[in-house]
Amino acid sequence: MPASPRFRPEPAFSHGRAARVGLLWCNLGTPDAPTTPAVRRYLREFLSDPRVVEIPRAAWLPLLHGVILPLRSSKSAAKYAGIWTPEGSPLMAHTLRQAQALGTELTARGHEVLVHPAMRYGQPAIGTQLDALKAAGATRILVLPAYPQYSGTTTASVVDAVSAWSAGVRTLPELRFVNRYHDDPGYIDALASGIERHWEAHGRGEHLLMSFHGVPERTLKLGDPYHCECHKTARLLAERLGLAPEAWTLSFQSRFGRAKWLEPYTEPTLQALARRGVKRVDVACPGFVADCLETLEEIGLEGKQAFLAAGGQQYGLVPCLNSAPDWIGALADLAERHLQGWPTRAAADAQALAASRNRALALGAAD
Ligand SMILES: C=CC1=C(C)c2cc3[nH]c(cc4nc(cc5[nH]c(cc1n2)c(C)c5CCC(=O)O)C(CCC(=O)O)=C4C)c(C)c3C=C
Ligand SMILES: [Fe+2]
Ligand SMILES: [Fe+2]
Repeated sequence: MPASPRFRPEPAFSHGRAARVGLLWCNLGTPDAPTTPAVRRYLREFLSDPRVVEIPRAAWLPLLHGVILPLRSSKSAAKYAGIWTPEGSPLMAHTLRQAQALGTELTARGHEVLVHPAMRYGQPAIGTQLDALKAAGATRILVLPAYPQYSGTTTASVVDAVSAWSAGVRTLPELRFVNRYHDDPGYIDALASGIERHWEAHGRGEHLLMSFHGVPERTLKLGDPYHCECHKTARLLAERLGLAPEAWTLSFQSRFGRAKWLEPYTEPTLQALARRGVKRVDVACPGFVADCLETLEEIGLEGKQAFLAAGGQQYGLVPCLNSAPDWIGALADLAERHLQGWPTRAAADAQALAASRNRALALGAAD
């Protein structure tokens, strides 16, 4: 009996197949529906990733399956139900639109790049989308995580998923990964323009809170650069907006479990601002490139309640970058830099090659 193949089947090799370039735009993932079973499936995959929860498996998995999933799935499902849209989860809708817009922008700049969206947890899975890019002829793939700040919990987990896919593939594409763009001038500019647009449309608060997703404080002590990269993003953004040091604050949200996470926490910071006499605050979430549960529900609803209950009067939520044209332009600039040296201008490159061959022939004929 033949052994079961270790690698997934490949089409027979053929000479002269056009080599294409692919780009995988990877976000975190989101449930398929705002229901307890769908949220439970999503949380099971997400929270089983040892990059996300670093507690030893023997202690964590019984806790996850016995306590966390049964308790959290229904509570989270109710929160998802509150932000769900006719297009589904906001995170999914924005991620799909961003991939489409980035592909259109790269085409307008003369590149032939296949841009596919992917999710680290749930669908469309990273492996499925890499298979699709390969089937479409991509022999070179740039992996671009939707995380401006590097963290082992997010960016490295995308690399793990790509590596797991690679382990089952015979004929691998060339792969490149973008690790970070927390200080990219185009990203900072797009963030600043989004905040300025918000101020023009809704008026300006006395204070700007920049809220980033948190991670356990232990990861900072273990060498994760995430904390420092969030601080650099916030400093550059404040400088670009011309904010005095007392006019803005950085905080971390979305704490999970009882361990200490990066501080200051967002909700107590909002309460402290209100108690200090700030009547009107604006909150932006620069680390999230797409609106999602964490921005719309935790910051848009829970944060607002906390600020108003503590004596604040007006609360502005700045939308995430989503598909703002300047952000898509910045992403295309970033992609162009990381794609350098790969043949993304197939037609133009072939024309240039033919022209230089013709020139060489003409010179040879003249000799
Ligand atoms: C358990 C630990 C978690 C770590 C560490 C963590 C890091 C982390 N997450 C994001 C971005 C997002 N997280 C989102 C939701 C979310 N995050 C956690 C837990 C951790 N995140 C949970 C359990 C959830 C699910 C919702 C809930 O039950 O509270 C989302 C939104 C997803 C959506 O569907 O809208 C994003 C985006 C980053 C950037 C990060 C580390 C830097
Ligand atoms: Fe998270
Ligand atoms: Fe949250």
